[in-house]
Amino acid sequence: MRAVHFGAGNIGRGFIGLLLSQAGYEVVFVDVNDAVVAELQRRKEYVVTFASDAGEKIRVGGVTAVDGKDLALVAAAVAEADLVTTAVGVNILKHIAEGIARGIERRLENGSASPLHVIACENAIGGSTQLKHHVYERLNAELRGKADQHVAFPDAAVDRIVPLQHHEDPLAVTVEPYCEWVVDRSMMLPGAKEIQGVHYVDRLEPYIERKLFTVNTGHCCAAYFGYIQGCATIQESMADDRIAQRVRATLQETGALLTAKYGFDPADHERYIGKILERFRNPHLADEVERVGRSPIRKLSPDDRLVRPALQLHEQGGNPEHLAEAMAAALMFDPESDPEAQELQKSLHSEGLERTITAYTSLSADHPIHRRIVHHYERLREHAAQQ
Ligand SMILES: NC(=O)c1ccc[n+]([C@@H]2O[C@H](COP(=O)([O-])OP(=O)(O)OC[C@H]3O[C@@H](n4cnc5c(N)ncnc54)[C@H](O)[C@@H]3O)[C@@H](O)[C@H]2O)c1
Ligand SMILES: O=P(O)(O)OC[C@@H](O)[C@@H](O)[C@H](O)[C@H](O)CO
Repeated sequence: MRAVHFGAGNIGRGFIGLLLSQAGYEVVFVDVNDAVVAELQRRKEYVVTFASDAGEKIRVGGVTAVDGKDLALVAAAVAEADLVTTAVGVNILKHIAEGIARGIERRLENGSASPLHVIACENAIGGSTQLKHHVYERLNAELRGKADQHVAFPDAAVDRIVPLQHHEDPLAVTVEPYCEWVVDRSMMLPGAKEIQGVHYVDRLEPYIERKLFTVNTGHCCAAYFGYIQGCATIQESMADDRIAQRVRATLQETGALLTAKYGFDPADHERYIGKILERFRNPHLADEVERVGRSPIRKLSPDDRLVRPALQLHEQGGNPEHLAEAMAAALMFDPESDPEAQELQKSLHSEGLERTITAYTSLSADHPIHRRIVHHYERLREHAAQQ
């Protein structure tokens, strides 16, 4: 069995590639990083280390790589694959769609009717569905009709904290021990083979919203408040009681939403929150706030981890005060190396606070959450100026 995985980065090597290899797949990574591609081709293996007391190591073998810039090679790999997965970042999906489309075209034109599942393992709601739209835009009507019969794009949720890596070995990757990969079975082709280690569910929405609105909402709060306080890592942020309390308070808000919306047991959900806060504190990791806060425009967008739960909670009659405060903190995240952070700062400078909030969150200026973001932003700025 051969899996083609786009993105030989942290989650690609540290989770998806590892799990697929353990499930018996030969893994062909597709990446645009020449050094990583060359090393994978040369060594055909790499080592994953678990961030725990034991520091266990696993050798991942049976892997290779293809240069993602070579469209013909990418299409050939997809044409031969039994499975395609991605972990490139949701905004990159459009850039890998051409190679996938040409690969699907080759499979279908060869008369090959073997089923193909394409699973986007990105932090987004409906990631595979988004990828399907990009791919279908690049297929003609006849091929789209055939693809409907033989190719499926089941949505997924993936959870494992994999920080930026700073090893001499460009393939080495250190990951937290915890992991979860959930796939929507209802979106798969009939009779599809399941991947060992993946949790299949009939309805993904409760899983992806619980993950995104707890792990990722809490994570970005720790990153944005930590950044304002000058913390370098999430571990440092969480060691500051005031930040840890803000993170917890924000997760009480998303928890109120999730338990009401999906009927989760409140005590179970409280335990889920507790486990996640423990994961953020993992002393064997140094997870940089700049990674966790990266791409604040994506994180402030209407369907992501801050605005979406805030709006839903507001519609339920709740008060997303801490979520609004976290959005205000996101507006103060300004690392020079982050193009989205720089675009936000430019907008704040040229358009002003209120228009910037509306432009990036889609919340109109008279929306109560918009007003709370303004309030918290002004207060956070004032506080920062006094320090
Ligand atoms: N790191 C985590 O803790 C974690 C956990 C769960 C989900 N995710 C999600 O996984 C995705 C990847 O995150 P990451 O942390 O692994 O990022 P990363 O930057 O480490 O990896 C992304 C990889 O994609 C490659 N890439 C970029 N453009 C490409 C292209 N056109 N074709 C092929 N490859 C390309 C990059 O070279 C890089 O190797 C994101 O959507 C992220 O939200 C990350
Ligand atoms: O990858 P992002 O930018 O969507 O979010 C940053 C982190 O919160 C994220 O990568 C987590 O580490 C991961 O989602 C844990 O499963």
